[in-house]
Amino acid sequence: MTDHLDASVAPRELHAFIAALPKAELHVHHVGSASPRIVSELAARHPDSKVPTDPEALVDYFTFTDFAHFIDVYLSVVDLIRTPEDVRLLTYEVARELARQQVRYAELTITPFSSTRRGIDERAFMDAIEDARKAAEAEFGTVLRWCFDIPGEAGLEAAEETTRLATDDRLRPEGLVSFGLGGPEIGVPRPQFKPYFDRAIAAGLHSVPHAGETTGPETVWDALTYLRAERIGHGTSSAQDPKLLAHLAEQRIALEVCPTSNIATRAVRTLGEHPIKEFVRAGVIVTINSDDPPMFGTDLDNEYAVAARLLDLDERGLAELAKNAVDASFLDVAGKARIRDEIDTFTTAWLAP
Ligand SMILES: O=C(O)c1cccc(C(=O)CC[C@H]2O[C@@H](n3cnc4c(=O)[nH]cnc43)[C@H](O)[C@@H]2O)c1
Ligand SMILES: [Zn+2]
Repeated sequence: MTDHLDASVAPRELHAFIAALPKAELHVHHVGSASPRIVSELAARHPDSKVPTDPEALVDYFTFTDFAHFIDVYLSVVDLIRTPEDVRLLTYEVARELARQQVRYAELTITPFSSTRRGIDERAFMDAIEDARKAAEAEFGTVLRWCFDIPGEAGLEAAEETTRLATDDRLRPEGLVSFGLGGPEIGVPRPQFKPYFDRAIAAGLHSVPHAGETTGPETVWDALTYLRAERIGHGTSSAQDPKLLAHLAEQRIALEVCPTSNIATRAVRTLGEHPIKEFVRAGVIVTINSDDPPMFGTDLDNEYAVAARLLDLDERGLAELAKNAVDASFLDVAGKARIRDEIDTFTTAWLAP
């Protein structure tokens, strides 16, 4: 990643603090979290795929010319996940990586339509993610919850299928807490998804669509108006609309900010031009997230280091950011209090003379 605002410039002690800080991650994609090792292993298993088998070649493969190119590459990795065992392994390994970064709680965005349409049995798919979730919690202590997202560009068939999988009591996994909308935004108007979000919300799910990542603030308004968004995935272009910023701040609708992702997909030109500072200045709740970490050459720790530089934060400021994610999460009150306390205790101990 080339940018004059290099996260590695953050002082070494701040990196150590971030690495040990208990955190929550609210915007991270399942397939987009597949490590280079897993991707190359799966690619070797499926020689018909164009995905490189050499982990080093993946760095070039994961260099994107624009958002559409990113989605093409993303789908080539989706194509590698063909069996329930692939799904289980991927989910378990994602949890291991989150635990390594002291992530206590994560809401992982999963696109079940992409797997069921490729022939994975829906029951086996749900069992695989739930099995990995329970194993990860028992073994790593990291609590995982699911957000099922509609791949919007795949149309209303995908919306119907995703809603069915998310609301059918016989299928719906225990860990499911929210409902999303991902993929390209250009040419995919948000209002058409209102009936599907209405059904998901009626079934008790929280609304967390991507919006304003690759289109203007009107898409964020649409997500709020039609999809009743409780948080916004990215929301980057909100900065262009002061009324929208004021509304997000007043309604306490948090943005799931993923700085490195925005550079990697070329949604934002440089980190120096990222609007995160404007969000904070406007009083909008900002959470820090990694999106598709190995594809973007990042991880959550690095995103916190980037945020520290962009927002000029010290340890206490970083701890507040981490607590923003806990507060904006769909954890219950006791769960939020537990992680908040852990963050405070850790920070106080770290800063003690
Ligand atoms: O699975 C299919 O067959 C399919 C057919 C047509 C279109 C799609 C998609 O558009 C899938 C998009 C996929 O991308 C995921 N994702 C990951 N990172 C991001 C992001 O930063 N912004 C938006 N979407 C993202 C998303 O979860 C979808 O699953 C699929
Ligand atoms: Zn995303």
